[in-house]
Amino acid sequence: MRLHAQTLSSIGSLRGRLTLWFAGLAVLTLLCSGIYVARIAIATMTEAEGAALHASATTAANALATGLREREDEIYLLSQAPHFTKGNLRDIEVLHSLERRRYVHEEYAWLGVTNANGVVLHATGGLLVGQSMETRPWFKAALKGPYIGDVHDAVLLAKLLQGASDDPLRFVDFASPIINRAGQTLGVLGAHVHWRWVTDTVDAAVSGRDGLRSATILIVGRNGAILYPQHLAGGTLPSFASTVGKPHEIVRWPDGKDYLSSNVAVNANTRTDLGWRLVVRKPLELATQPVRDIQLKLTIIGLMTAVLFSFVAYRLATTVSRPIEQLAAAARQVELRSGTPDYPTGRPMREIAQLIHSIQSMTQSLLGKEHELESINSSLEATVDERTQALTRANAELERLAAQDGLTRLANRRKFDERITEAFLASRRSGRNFTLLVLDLDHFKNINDTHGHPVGDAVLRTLATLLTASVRITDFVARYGGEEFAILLTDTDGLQVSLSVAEKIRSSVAAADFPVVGNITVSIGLAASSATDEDPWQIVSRADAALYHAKAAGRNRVSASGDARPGASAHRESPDAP
Ligand SMILES: Nc1nc2c(ncn2[C@@H]2O[C@H](COP(=O)(O)OP(=O)(O)OP(=O)(O)O)[C@@H](O)[C@H]2O)c(=O)[nH]1
Repeated sequence: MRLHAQTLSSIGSLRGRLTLWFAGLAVLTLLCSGIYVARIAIATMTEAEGAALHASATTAANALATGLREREDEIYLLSQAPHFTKGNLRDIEVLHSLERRRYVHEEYAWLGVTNANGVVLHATGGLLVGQSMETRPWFKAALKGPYIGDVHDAVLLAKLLQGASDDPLRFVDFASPIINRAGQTLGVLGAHVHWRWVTDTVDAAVSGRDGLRSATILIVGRNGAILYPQHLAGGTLPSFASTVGKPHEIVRWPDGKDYLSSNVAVNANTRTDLGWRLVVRKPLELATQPVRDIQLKLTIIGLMTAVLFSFVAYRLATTVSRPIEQLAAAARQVELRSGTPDYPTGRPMREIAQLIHSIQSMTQSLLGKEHELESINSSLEATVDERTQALTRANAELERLAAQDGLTRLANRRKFDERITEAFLASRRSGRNFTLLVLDLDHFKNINDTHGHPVGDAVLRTLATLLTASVRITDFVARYGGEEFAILLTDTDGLQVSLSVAEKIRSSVAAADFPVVGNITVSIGLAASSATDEDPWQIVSRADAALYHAKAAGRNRVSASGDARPGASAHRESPDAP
């Protein structure tokens, strides 16, 4: 799997691609040129082989034509010899003449002379003497003139001449009329020539020819029937595309194989045209065998060259790709910010050197811009931090101001509302009560009127300080509005304790010496939380009512709401009230 991945990755690399391209191109070029050369070689070879076959066929055809013409002339001249034409065909000289011919030319199987009625008068070996040839084609044809009969199996002589060979005895007939000076036909001179003479003539004409190794020479009759060789005899010549002007061609024979074949007519110019043809054929695969041998060698050489090309291509690709790979690694180093990038050294190609130079410049410019950006970023972060802190401070101040009374620095009414709500909810959860004191300056209007508002303000500030100092740190003091203050006493166990605290406050105020105005007094309304309260405002309402009661009772006193229920009016004043 890992190997597979490595192979894929190396194919995907520039080096791999270049190697593949070079090697592929080499293989393709060699393949194309190999195929082209092979085609030309096959065509040339076929042409040369075909020409050799044609030359052999022509030579054989010419030799056969010459032989046939000589035999025809020989028989004709003999039939015109004086001892034949003088009138006495029974003359013993006639027989001697026949015997001499046969002795000199072994191809003659039989020579004989008939009278005008076809009865054999003389014959070599005395064969068939006295028998009638009246119905034999050669006799009938020769009455009209010199004649050559096509090859045929021996009929009358078959038994008389059959030798050791099993091959059927076959003859070609030659015959010529014997005509005296008066133009009278005296008889016929006939000769049976062994078919073997014909085939030997053909074979002898082409024997020893280099181009004919593995080739077969055939004699074909007028009707296309194969006459020779014996193992093909009886078969039919396949159709040639053209028998004229085309010395050779590739023909599919009845055995299903392709043969390079040459088909030549035997132009004997004899009085009887036998219409024979000579065909020489050679299996195509044997004809082109040398080319295929060369093709195999070319393929092996091509493959070896392709391997060599691939190696050279790999080396070339490595030379080209190495600086690019190093450059890619350097770019990766820049990307990952892993130290100083290692740029390719040495003497790379001009274009690659330019690329390296450009990437170096780009990297420097990029890193410079990045540093610039980083410093801008960090100063921006510092500014944002600073602003955030200022904002936080401003928010805190705003928060404080929103919850603080500007004059006395005590919690304001809004803050008071929050705290009494919290105290109310906590009391509900814990079941522990808290107490609310509502405190109002007595006759404050007079102070303002007599000493002016600034003095009134100073009184309010002093009172605030006094109130804060008079309660526990866990208690809560707020300016409720105007000259009215509210105090929340947490975890109060009973009304009595709360009343004592309120009384202590009241007496502290009454005993204090305020600047300019001297003594002042306050009235205090007190209400304790109750489990029956539905909201904190019910407690405020009871404390207000108690304050009203304290004012009404003469001021400078503490009045407590004894009943939390709405509509209840029972109030208790503190026992220390003046
Ligand atoms: N200087 C000053 N005066 C304030 C401030 N807030 C309210 N006052 C004054 O407090 C006075 C309250 O007057 P009143 O409501 O008549 O009450 P009082 O004069 O204290 O009379 P009783 O409460 O009935 O004893 C008014 O004159 C307001 O102007 C403040 O912040 N500063």
